[in-house]
Amino acid sequence: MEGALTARDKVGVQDFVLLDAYTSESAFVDNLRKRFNENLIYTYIGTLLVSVNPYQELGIYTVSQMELYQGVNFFELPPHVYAIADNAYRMMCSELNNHFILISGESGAGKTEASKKILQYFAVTCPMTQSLQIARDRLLLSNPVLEAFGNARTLRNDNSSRFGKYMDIQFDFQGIPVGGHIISYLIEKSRVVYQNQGERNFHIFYQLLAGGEEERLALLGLERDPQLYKYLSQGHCAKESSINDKNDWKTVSNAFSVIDFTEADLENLFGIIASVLHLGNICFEEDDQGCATIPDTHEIKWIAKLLGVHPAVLLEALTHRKIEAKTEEVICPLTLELSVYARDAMAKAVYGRTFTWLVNKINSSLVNKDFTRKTVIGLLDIYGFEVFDKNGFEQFCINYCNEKLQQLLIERTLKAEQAEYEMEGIEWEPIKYFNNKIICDLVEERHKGIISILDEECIRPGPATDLSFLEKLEEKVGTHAHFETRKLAGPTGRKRIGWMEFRLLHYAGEVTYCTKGFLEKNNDLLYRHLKEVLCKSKNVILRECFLLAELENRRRPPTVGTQFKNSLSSLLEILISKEPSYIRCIKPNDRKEPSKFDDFLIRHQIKYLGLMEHLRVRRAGFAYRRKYEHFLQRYKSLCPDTWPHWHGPPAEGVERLINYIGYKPEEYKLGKTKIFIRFPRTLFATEDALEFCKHQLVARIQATYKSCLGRKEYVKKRQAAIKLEAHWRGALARKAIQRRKWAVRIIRKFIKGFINRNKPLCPDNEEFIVFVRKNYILNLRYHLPKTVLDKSWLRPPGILENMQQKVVTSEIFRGRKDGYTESLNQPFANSRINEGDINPKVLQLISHEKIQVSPPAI
Ligand SMILES: Nc1ncnc2c1ncn2[C@@H]1O[C@H](COP(=O)(O)OP(=O)(O)OP(=O)(O)O)[C@@H](O)[C@H]1O
Repeated sequence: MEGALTARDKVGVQDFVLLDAYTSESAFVDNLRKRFNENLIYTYIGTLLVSVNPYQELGIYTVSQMELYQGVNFFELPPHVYAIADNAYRMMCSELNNHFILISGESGAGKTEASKKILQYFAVTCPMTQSLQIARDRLLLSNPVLEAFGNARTLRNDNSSRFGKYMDIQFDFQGIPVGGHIISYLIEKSRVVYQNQGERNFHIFYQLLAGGEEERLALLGLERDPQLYKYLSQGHCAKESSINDKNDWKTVSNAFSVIDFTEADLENLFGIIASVLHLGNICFEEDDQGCATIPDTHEIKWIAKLLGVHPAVLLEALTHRKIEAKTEEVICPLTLELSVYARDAMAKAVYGRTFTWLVNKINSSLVNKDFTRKTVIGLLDIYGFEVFDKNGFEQFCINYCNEKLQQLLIERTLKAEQAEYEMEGIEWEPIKYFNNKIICDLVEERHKGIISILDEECIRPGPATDLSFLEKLEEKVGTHAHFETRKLAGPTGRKRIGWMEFRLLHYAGEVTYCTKGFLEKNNDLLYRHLKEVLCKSKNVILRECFLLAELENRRRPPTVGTQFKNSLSSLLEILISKEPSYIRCIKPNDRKEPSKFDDFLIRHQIKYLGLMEHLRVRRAGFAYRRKYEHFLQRYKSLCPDTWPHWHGPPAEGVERLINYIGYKPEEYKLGKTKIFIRFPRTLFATEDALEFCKHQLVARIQATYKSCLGRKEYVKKRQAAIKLEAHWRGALARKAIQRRKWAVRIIRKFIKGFINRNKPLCPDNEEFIVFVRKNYILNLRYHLPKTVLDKSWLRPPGILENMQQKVVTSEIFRGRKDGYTESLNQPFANSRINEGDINPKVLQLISHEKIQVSPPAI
């Protein structure tokens, strides 16, 4: 992997902003394809990351990769999800503010995987203390539990999240992850009771049957075979080879123990899961009056046991409905069709609310009260724009959510652009863009928008139907520029709109919705009778989910549409207060195959993810901007003034550099801390120049390296020589010291002997000694020269022993080479030793040379 800030990767551009034809969708797709074919799945649009699902392991999520991106400037390494995570983390730590990363894309595009990679990145790279490891583990393990209850196999994805998820990861002031909080959005409850061909119910049902212990299943009244349950077998793929339910059960069981679920919690939780399966197997029959009955109460008994309700009460609630008259309650029998509806509504409500309970339970285990000052990074993994052949109420909600998020993205991007230009003192050029507020208003405006009209239709007395809702829409918003129906559209020549359909012209394109089921789904009605049963349940979880207060409250609960609108507005409040990062995920093909790039499918996603619009907004001003120091660091070799080092202010260095290269004034602007380059071609020309320069640079570096190596070799040799010499000299010096010691000893011996022998001859004994001491011994003490030591007459003791002492003496005393005893005795018999008697050579050496020896102790 390249380690330098680069504009172009091995293939294509690594930032779409650098595309010359940035308005061309084909150029966009080409760049994406080129990179995808080289397994480069990530590309930037400024700071937004576009990710294409590779459907294969690429080895790009290792710990060493994480370390590579840790603390590195955003643009210095090739695009990666870790760069986004690290950038958000570093900004949060340095500015102590909150961030969020919005991950969107259609089903199977890789959103959940991206959010998991980000979580792992934080788990591995953030500092950690022993006591906080449990908080980190809980954060990581909340994922498999949520996936078990909120994910399912669909035709598009074996592990599709059927809910929107926002997760706050909380950090303390040192950047240690200390806790978290999860909010879930719009779980797809309809899946509990119905699955399309090739699809499955939520994973947890299959996991429990495949992996649950025998005793547990026996207590729940369940069999291992999922085919035996209606709610699990409608898609005809209960057993799916690509999914290992047994193993997944183990993971989930382990996660439960880490995130503080007690055995009692699990008993209640799985009691609910099992009762949903039993509910699905209840069969109704019609009696003579056309009322529903339940001939076989086997399932009813199990449900009653598991939920702690009375079986007869439950049976009545499933086949009858309480209607409140003015003074009393009237119980009416339900038709077979309505009983099936009541049963399914109960299964959906029980599962949906249990899921909410589960999220709350996980939250209470993730909460960390020890830390009051926390900063957060939020991960929003939310469904992208959905456009199918048949689009219903769910697609309407999801696409409305995407309109809102797009509004946020564009506003924040524009604001960020504007803020940057202002901060840098660059002239602001207003950007034209489509403001999708008009569509958001069409959907959400109070009393006027589509959701309000739908709610009105849901509560209206009298026979309201999906068709009457459509007519109301035509009446109330029929003139809106982004709304069409068959009646209103006329012969437009575009794709036909059906009788039950309306079309919205979304920011990303038009979507036709079928109103069939809108009223029922928006109402999500659970008969009061069934609610009463559930409120009185002995199952602790259910009692928390169905509160008696709900029954006492005579006001109608908010509809699904309104609830969704409200939760979306709270989500936007959360997001607006935080700094954004964006990841847009793209699915390369519908067959979950690696290396298959389906142009048509990808163009569709580029459109609905609003990528071209984002690119246009991002490119409206300048294609490229970098801090002066980073720009200089990369291109300094292009100018002799800045190479190899520039010691002045970076801005000045950049100015010299671009003047030398020859940038034209219209090609760039200099801000306070950054250079802004308007056209990609300017940057590419600079890159080409750098490439050209690299050869010379390499040669220069090689030469420097070689001379460095040569010098290193020389220094090494020299040091070895010095060492050798020092060693040799040390040996010599030691020898010399030894010799000096011998010399001192010999001379001392000689003088002692000399004095002793000559004492009797000397008339004035005292004088003689003083003379000897003064003129000879003292000199000898302090100035015994090195050269004297080298003299042959001062030999090591072994040799000296064999020598005549007289020879030695004669060497010291002048002209006494002819024998020791006589000559010594004669001259000293009557006279003192004169200075002239001493060998002048010796005397000279003794008095002038400066090597000192320790004083002889006489
Ligand atoms: N970066 C990746 N590297 C390798 N495989 C990936 C990557 N991203 C996704 N996949 C594969 O694609 C599958 C679908 O991805 P994922 O579940 O993240 O999609 P999604 O966008 O969350 O879909 P949904 O909206 O249905 O939940 C994964 O199970 C995995 O096999």
